[in-house]
Amino acid sequence: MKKIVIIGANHAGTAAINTILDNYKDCEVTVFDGNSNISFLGCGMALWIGDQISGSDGLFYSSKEAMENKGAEVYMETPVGNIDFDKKLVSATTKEGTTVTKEYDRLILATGSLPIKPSIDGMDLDNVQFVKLFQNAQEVIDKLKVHEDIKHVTIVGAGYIGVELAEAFKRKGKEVRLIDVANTSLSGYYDPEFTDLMDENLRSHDIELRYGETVTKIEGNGKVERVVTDKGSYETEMVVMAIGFKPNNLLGKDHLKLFANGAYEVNKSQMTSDSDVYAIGDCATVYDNAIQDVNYIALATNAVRSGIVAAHNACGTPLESAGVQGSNGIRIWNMNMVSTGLSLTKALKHGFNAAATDFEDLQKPAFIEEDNEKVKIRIVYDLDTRRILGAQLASNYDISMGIHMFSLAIQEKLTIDKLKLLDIFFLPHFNQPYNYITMAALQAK
Ligand SMILES: Cc1cc2nc3c(=O)[nH]c(=O)nc-3n(C[C@H](O)[C@H](O)[C@H](O)COP(=O)(O)OP(=O)(O)OC[C@H]3O[C@@H](n4cnc5c(N)ncnc54)[C@H](O)[C@@H]3O)c2cc1C
Ligand SMILES: NC(=O)c1ccc[n+]([C@@H]2O[C@H](COP(=O)([O-])OP(=O)(O)OC[C@H]3O[C@@H](n4cnc5c(N)ncnc54)[C@H](O)[C@@H]3O)[C@@H](O)[C@H]2O)c1
Repeated sequence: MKKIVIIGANHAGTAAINTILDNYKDCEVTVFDGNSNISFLGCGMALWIGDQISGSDGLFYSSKEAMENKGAEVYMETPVGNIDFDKKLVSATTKEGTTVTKEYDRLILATGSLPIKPSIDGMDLDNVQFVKLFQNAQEVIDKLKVHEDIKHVTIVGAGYIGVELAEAFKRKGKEVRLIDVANTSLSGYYDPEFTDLMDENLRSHDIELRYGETVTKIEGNGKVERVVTDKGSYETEMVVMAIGFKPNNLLGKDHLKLFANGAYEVNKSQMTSDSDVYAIGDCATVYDNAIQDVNYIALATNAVRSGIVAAHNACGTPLESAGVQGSNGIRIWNMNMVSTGLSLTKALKHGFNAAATDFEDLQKPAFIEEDNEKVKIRIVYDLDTRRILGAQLASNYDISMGIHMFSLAIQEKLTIDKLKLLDIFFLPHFNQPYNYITMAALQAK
């Protein structure tokens, strides 16, 4: 029996565990997780806080029991404290204080990421919240229920989590302020032509936007009373920190090769610099097809795919990841935005001789008078190689499926010219004969 130990049983770990248990009967699987729950979908946190779903039950898709039923030995609330990589031993302490030591043939690290905590004064005040775990969301919801005096919430970080939570707190009837060091929301994913639309959307729902400001301290008397930035001081009763994640590399940082931000560097088989150790999900790097190099992109989708790849390799079936494009999407009130690959801003920063081609039109012919919304598209490409580097779409219409084609285009190194005469079907219920993808591609220089 091959002994496989998996540390971390959230999205990446769960995908690896299920892949092994479903496909390889000759493996002995031991799982450790420091938390009390498995597979919490953080993407549902804003929906839960904003009362758009009835509760948190549907936000889990696996459990200790489900894994045990398939044959795994699962230790919950049992953080691994040490790995002896030479002797191939993992040691963890259970909630009751017992030490469990397990030997492995192959180890899969799925320890995820931790929220970035700025070192500023006031972080330990009451009502300074982080939003990563199920327990974090539960705490926010409980506080809003119990403390009716929390009328104003300040969110630091206008990335994906911050923007989604701004809507959620507004739906809860709170006054909301969003602070970011960047000059727009979602600056890591979209160009200003798109983020301007989102910011207009946020402003029109009375979200106070404070961009280009850095929080220097949080003040209060036991609990939060105000946030102070390099440009002003603002009264508030709750501060939510959402300024990104850092890879959780505590267990392997002194043994394994690390990427610039500390993530475990892996090859396309998810193998680390130690050939018996794999790393998956938010604690590991990805191969980014847009820049054609190793990168760090923390997404649940990457976590799941990397878990499947590592599981097969750890069990002896060679399988390589196709790489990723960082495809992502967001819906705030009725506005949908999706992107993949590089924005023009990012492409230029990466040194590409990049250009963008834009088009805006109705989704369907103008004679369709109902359920027909404007769509804005940008395709980013390399003027030297003609390779498609990224795409962005925005609309009140659900254009989410459109981005997958661009994801594949980037993965397969397609040129912008190949898109120009692509066979795209037409039916007035869906789109236009001169549809915006064709039109944007035809206009490329
Ligand atoms: C609010 C929010 C919304 C999000 N929305 C989306 C979305 O819409 N789409 C999307 O693609 N992504 C989204 N993400 C990102 C996504 O949740 C992460 O990319 C994903 O959780 C990564 O999964 P993971 O299993 O690699 O790591 P994690 O989810 O971080 O899990 C790591 C696990 O390892 C365990 N662990 C860590 N150290 C130890 C140890 N020493 N011993 C034992 N166990 C340990 C932890 O307890 C945890 O269970 C969101 C994240 C948040 C917080
Ligand atoms: N819809 C989705 O796909 C979705 C939803 C939520 C989260 N996620 C993923 O989860 C991860 C974490 O999300 P996130 O929103 O925390 O990260 P993020 O990278 O999306 O956003 C972080 C934001 O914080 C800002 N920032 C950084 N340091 C700051 C500081 N000191 N003060 C003020 N602002 C600061 C950045 O400019 C950025 O806008 C990301 O990888 C994200 O893609 C995805």
